[in-house]
Amino acid sequence: MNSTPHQTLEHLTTILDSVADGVFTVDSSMHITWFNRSAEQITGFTQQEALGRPCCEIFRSSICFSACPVREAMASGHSVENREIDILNRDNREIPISVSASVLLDADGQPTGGVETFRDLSRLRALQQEVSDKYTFHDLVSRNPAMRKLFDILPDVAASDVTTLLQGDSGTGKELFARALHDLSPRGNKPLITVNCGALPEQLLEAEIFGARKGAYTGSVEDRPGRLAQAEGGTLFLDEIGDLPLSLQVKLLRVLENREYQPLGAKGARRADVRFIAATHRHLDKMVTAGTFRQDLFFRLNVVQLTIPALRDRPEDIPLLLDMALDRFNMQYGKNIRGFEPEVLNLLLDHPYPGNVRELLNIIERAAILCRSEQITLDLLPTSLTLHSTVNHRPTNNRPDSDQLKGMLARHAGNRTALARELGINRTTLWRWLKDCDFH
Ligand SMILES: Nc1ncnc2c1ncn2[C@@H]1O[C@H](COP(=O)(O)OP(=O)(O)OP(=O)(O)O)[C@@H](O)[C@H]1O
Repeated sequence: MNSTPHQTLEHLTTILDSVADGVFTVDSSMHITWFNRSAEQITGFTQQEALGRPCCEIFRSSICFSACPVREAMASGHSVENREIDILNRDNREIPISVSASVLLDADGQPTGGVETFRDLSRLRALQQEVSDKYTFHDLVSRNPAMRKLFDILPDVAASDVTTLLQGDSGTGKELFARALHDLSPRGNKPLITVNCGALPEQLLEAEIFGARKGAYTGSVEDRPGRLAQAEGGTLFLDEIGDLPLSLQVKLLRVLENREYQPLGAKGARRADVRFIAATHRHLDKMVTAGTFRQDLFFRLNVVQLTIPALRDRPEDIPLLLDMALDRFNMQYGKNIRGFEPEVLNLLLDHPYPGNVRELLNIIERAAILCRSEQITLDLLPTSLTLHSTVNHRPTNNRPDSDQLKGMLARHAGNRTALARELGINRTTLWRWLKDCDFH
C-alpha cells in the first residue's frame, strides 16, 4: 500500500527528530521552513518560535551576514562541509558548532532553498581545552614525563634567583623556558633581556653585554648602555653561551662572582643586580675538557642545570604541538584548517625533527599559509619531508595485536627502543601502536 504525502512527511519528521544533529531548512528568502528537535536543543529556540523567522534571527552567528554557509551553498550549488563557527543561543551564550549546508532543488532541478545540519561542539571544545590546559605550562606544551618534571621544578628554580643553565638541542624551547623562569621569579615585573653570544664579533659583543663609553672602539660615537645595565633588577638571558669567546668568559665570571663589571673604556666598576640564565645546545663539559670553555665559569653557570629533551625523544608531544600549531596559525592567518590528511599526519608523526619544535612549527606555518581547504594535504609539506621521510612502510597486517605488543614489551622489560628495533619500526610508530591499545 502506498503511503500518503502526509504519512511520508510524518515519517520524515520522526527520522529527523531522532538524529543528534540539528537540521533546519530555509526557503529562497532565508526563512526557516523546518526545524528539528536537536536544533531546538542546541539553539534553545522552539520549533514554533523558529518557523517562518529569518534564519539569522535564530542563529545569530558571527558569519550570518558575511559568509552564511546556506547562502554560499545556494549560490554555488556546492555543499559546504563542517565549517566551525560560534552561534549565540537563546540565552545569548556562545555555542561552538560545526555546520554543513546544501542547496534544496525542486523536481525540475531549480533551487528552492537550503538545508543546514549542525553539531554542537561544546563538549568537544571543553575537552580540548581541558587537555590543552592540562599539558600547557607558561606557553610550553608537553605531556612527556621528563618535561613535566621540569615544569614541576620550574617555580622553585625561578624563586631561588640562582644562575641556571638550560641545555638542549636547537629549537627545543630553551628561550621559552628562560621566559617562564623569569616570569615566575620575583623579578618577573622587571625586564628580561636576551644576548645571543654567538651573533657578534668579540669586541662588539663585549660592548653589547657590558656597555661602552664613547670612543671605546672604532665607530662608538656615544656612550652605550650594555644589556647588563638594561637588565638591571631583572634577568639577563645569555643564549648560545658556548659561543662566548674566552676573553669575555673571564669578564662574565667576574660579574657572576662579584656582581661587578666594567663597561668598555670606562674607569670604575659598576654593580649589577641581575639574575643570569644561560642556554646552550653544546656540551659545555666537553668544551671544558677541550679547553675552549673555562671550568670555573662552567661551575658558576651550572648551579642548576635543566636539560630539555629533543623532540625525537618525546614523540607523544608531536600531536599536541601539531594541534597547538594549527590553532596558532589559524588565528594568525585567519584560516579555518581543521586537521591533516591521514597520510600527512602519519608523516608528521614519524618525522625525526632534527630542528625540534621550531622545525615542526615552520612546517605547519608554511602549510597553513598555502592551505586553501580545511585539511593540510601532502602537497603542502616541503618536498624534503615527503622525499626523505622515515615513515615506516611495514605493512599494517604485520602489526602485532594489543596482547602480543604488551607481551613483547614485557619480554624487553619495558625497553621500547629494543622493541622498536625488533619490530623494525621507529620509536614514534611504536609509541602510536602502544597508544592505539591504550598502553602509554
Ligand atoms: N614545548 C613547547 N611548547 C610550545 N612551543 C614550543 C615548545 N618548545 C618550543 N616551542 C616553540 O618553538 C620555537 C623554538 O623555541 P625556542 O626559540 O625557545 O628554542 P631554543 O631551544 O631557544 O632554540 P635555539 O637554541 O635555536 O635558540 C619557538 O617558537 C617556541 O615558541
